[in-house]
Amino acid sequence: MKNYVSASVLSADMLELKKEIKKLEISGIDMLHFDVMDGSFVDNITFGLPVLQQVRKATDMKLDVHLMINDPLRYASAFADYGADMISFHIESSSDTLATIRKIKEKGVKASVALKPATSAEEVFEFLPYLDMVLVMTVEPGFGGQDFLHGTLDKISVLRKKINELGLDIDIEVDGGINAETSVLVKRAGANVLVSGSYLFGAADMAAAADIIREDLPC
Ligand SMILES: O=C(CO)[C@H](O)[C@H](O)COP(=O)(O)O
Repeated sequence: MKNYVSASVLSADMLELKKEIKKLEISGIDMLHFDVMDGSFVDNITFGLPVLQQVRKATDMKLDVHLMINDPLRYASAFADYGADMISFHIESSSDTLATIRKIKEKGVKASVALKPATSAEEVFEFLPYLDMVLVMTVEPGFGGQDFLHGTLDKISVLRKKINELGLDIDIEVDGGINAETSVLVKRAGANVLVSGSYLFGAADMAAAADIIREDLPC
């Protein structure tokens, strides 16, 4: 499968967001990862619909929205209308999972279910035929700059094996603590969409850093 890099704007300079987005574009970043946190599902509050609307106006990049909110079913249509190309929501949220997937897909947007580190791969199996992507959190959701949780690697392998067994074409996205070292581990386990915040935005050469985490593993 082709690998993609999705840059988490949680690590961007928000007062210079337009410039930061241009930097992502010229660095060849594949997608912009937009982390929405409601201060209830996770212990942090970030940004929401009005910011997404402005970001949509500023770029043609794919917008990869990650909803860390209690009731994604209530807001999924709005995030689609405001410009999301794909929406991930948490299976641990209070919304009905299948109804939320349907709500996203009826808007013509790619649907993805996200799993916290403690949630097993098996929880998402019944939904795989309806999904475009599964997001495996490789840190506890809520904050950028955390250390990668190695215990999540088995979950990625189990998921990729199941997706292959079912003959489905589903991306596995990973989010949290992705850098030059951990990107190798997650790709080996079966992930192909790599979210990175602090590593990419902290790099002296963002394009080179993105190439490192995107590159195919040697056969
Ligand atoms: O969703 C997130 C936290 O909930 C962030 O996207 C994620 O942590 C990426 O940041 P970093 O690469 O700095 O770990």
